[in-house]
Amino acid sequence: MTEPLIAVQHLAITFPNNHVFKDLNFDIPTGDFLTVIGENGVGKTTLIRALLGLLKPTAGAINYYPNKKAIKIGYVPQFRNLDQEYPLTIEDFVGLNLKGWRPWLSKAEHRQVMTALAVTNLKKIRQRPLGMASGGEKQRAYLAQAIVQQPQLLILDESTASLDNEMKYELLDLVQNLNQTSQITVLFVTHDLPLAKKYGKHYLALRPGQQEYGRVADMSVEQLKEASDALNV
Ligand SMILES: Nc1ncnc2c1ncn2[C@@H]1O[C@H](COP(=O)(O)OP(=O)(O)OP(=O)(O)O)[C@@H](O)[C@H]1O
Repeated sequence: MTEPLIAVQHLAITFPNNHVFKDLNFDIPTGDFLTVIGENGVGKTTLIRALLGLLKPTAGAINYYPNKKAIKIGYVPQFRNLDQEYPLTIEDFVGLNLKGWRPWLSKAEHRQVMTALAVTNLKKIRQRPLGMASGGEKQRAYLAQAIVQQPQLLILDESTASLDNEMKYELLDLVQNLNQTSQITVLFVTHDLPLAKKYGKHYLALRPGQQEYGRVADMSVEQLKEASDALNV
């Protein structure tokens, strides 16, 4: 068996008066496309924050292989429409997190930006102000920004929730392509069961006080029904 990229072991996270996780266990194998589903308030965002290292576990551990420093994580947030006046061009926006102390990009960084723009089909419109781009183009710009540093893990946090159907599939086709060609491991948090089924290799269904983990292909009709009832789809 190959070593996982991340192993979550006996994870507990507690807020005052709220045990979000008591004993959460699952692996994220390298190259996986893991979909995380669960009703509102069950702890999906909390899990992402813990994986990003923004939240300290109350108990248990999140182990990264070979080590935490070696794992870069790209994050694509939920789609929120940006103001039309948002001044940065798509290209500037994609390169934003690359700039250290210099206000400009090095040649190598510029090449990284161009690669991310090409992969997300944004090269032709890279000089367009991001505020003037369509919803799908804006979300592809967030994806480009998340992959520019060639992360090992890409987290999509309900990133398709406010997109129309065509744009959802367009975005996830790109992500699937990255997953298959560049071996980027994907963690996709969604309420959308058809999307979870189409793109996911494994699923993690979070329920209050319990979890279910398995291969999407092995999900039984009853499990699907249960999941869709919980998600109200
Ligand atoms: N910093 C915090 N302090 C106290 N309680 C918190 C904190 N963050 C989250 N919670 C609580 O923990 C629970 C899980 O929240 P979380 O945002 O992770 O759920 P979620 O599954 O992402 O929900 P949604 O689908 O609505 O985004 C909720 O009851 C929430 O109110």
